[in-house]
Amino acid sequence: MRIDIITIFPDYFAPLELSLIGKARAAGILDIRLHDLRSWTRDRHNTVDDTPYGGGPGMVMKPQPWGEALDAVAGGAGAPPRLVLPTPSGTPFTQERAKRLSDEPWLVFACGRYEGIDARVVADAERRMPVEELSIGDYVLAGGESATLVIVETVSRLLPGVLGNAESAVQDSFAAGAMEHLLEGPVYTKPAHWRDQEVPPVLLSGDHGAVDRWRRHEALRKTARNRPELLRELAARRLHELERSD
Ligand SMILES: Nc1ncccc1[N+](=O)[O-]
Repeated sequence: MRIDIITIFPDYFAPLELSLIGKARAAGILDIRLHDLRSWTRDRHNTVDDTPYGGGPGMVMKPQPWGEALDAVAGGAGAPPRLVLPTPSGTPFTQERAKRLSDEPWLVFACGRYEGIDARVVADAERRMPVEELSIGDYVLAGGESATLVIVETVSRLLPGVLGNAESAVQDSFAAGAMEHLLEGPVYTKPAHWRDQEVPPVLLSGDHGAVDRWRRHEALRKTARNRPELLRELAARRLHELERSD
């Protein structure tokens, strides 16, 4: 997968040199390219923002640098990339959406700062490529860079060869399949006894059926405590399946 990131803070993405993603880049699984938006400004001060039409607080990112940056980065011949625009006003970013994005051959991330990017940039981009405005949560970050790191990490770890043990991608919270959208319960490793606490004996029993039942029970408990609405969705899904099978 190729990933291009357009930002006024390229250094923000130093973490993408590290760990799993750094290794995937070195192995050629991921091709991540950073672009400084200011390279496409034309004035002495490399201005990327201006006051909003209609008044109001803050600054809006100008269309001209973005238009030219997207022309340069995403305008080549061949199939266009999918443009991902992290914004608090986007649709919720979820594991399912990450799975879909991980099937894309090429993603371009536009990191907005200030009060956002002039709306004509998205309208202009939509003429040439699919555009996805995504939100990682209902809070306001200073810009799209942190959200881009979150999305890139979530999507990249789903790519074949990025995770050492593909199994662990399945057991994660929210991963479809094994624990069907339940939160992951408690996990333990050696030593079996630590600071007067014992590892739950079932995990040492070697009885895989009992271990799976225990894990599911703990996942249900955790989900009921931290995310009760997920249990309601699970119950509704199960009811729907039962009614369909009647
Ligand atoms: N929450 C956000 N705040 C600022 C920029 C982007 C954001 N997001 O969720 O993608």
